[in-house]
Amino acid sequence: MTGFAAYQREIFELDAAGETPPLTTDLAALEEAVRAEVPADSYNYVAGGAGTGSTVRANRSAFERWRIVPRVLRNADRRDLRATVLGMEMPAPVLLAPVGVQSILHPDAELASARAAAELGLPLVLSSSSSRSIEEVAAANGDAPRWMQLYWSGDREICASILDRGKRAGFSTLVVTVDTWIRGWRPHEMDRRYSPSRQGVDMAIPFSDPVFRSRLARPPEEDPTAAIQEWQRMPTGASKSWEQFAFLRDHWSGPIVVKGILHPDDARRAVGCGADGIVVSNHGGRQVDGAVAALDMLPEVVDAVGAEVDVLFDSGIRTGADVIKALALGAKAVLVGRPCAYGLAHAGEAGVRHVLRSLLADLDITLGLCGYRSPAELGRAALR
Ligand SMILES: Cc1cc2nc3c(=O)[nH]c(=O)nc-3n(C[C@H](O)[C@H](O)[C@H](O)COP(=O)(O)O)c2cc1C
Ligand SMILES: O=C(O)C(=O)c1ccccc1
Repeated sequence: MTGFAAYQREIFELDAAGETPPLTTDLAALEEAVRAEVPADSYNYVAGGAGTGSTVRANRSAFERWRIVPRVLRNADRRDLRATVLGMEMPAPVLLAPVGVQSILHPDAELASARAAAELGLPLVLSSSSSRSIEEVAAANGDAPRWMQLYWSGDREICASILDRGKRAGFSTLVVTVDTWIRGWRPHEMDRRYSPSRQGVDMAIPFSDPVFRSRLARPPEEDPTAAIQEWQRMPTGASKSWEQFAFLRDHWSGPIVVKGILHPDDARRAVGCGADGIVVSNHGGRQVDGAVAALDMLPEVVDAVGAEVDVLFDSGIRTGADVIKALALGAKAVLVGRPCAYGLAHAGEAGVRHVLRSLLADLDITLGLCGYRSPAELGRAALR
């Protein structure tokens, strides 16, 4: 047994002591479990998808179509979940996906996520639309591994300044999200007229940036409206193409991962431009309604570039079995978005910790029950 599976026993012991587990252990049911306790606007913002929600549903049904074929009596009692991603060893092949504006869920926001991630040693991917600054999150994360996501907007000087701050604050890896250069058509946000961005909640990073601040007549603390307008006036990824990727390569010395790839040709293009990794993702179904399930494109992308770079996956991961399926189809690691957000909303750092420990314990136990001792042993033969 590895350390992770022990959470199962701990939960029974909590129960025996008359304490209920902090939150359901069924991470696929978390959304319903927290619904009543999260403000309706925040809940809708997190749970929602683009359009009719068809891509959100497709992500989950793609996992349903693949089944694991367990193997037995294979000495899988001692397991090792460690994985090496982009040359870095991680305790398990799981990362916290970049999720912006966490202060709408809990006052501790990204600091709570950073502390929970650090406790487990799992890399946090800080959203560039965070409600806390790069430096504050780094301090909360201590010496744990951390990656930084970039919405590659703004002008070059500000972009370079943000990258430089990330490097100095100990973020090892840059994740460039390419599927959200404008917001998708999201009726559940529009119909409620709910937009944290319009209130500047997602602007902690630019507002604390010296180059951005030098452009303002008055600092954001004195005139937030003007600062918000100035940030939103910046050119967005609408004017970007692969040619401009060289700018990021020039300004970031560590590994670069391109997030939001579905087509194998785009994966090849990213690798041709110098990307060190790919995240196969449809942004959790939040951008293109009717988009293909991310899981359904994973094998093609792995066939296209998996020999050259590490392919990661997100969009719909809820259980240990889901992680196993993504790894068996060739992902080196997975990112988890909404479940961590719900844990945060429920109980801050303790809630995120519960979600991650539950996922890792489920992964550990299920992997063993399927006859595997490590993620590296998984391949397509594990599935039907
Ligand atoms: C509330 C919310 C905010 C998000 N913010 C970002 C972001 O700032 N940057 C980014 O690259 N992805 C963002 N994402 C997408 C996630 O990183 C991830 O791709 C997605 O949530 C994975 O799907 P899942 O929620 O089914 O796990 C966000 C997702 C949610 C739910
Ligand atoms: O909502 C999202 O999916 C997202 O990526 C985002 C972008 C900007 C601010 C907050 C979240």
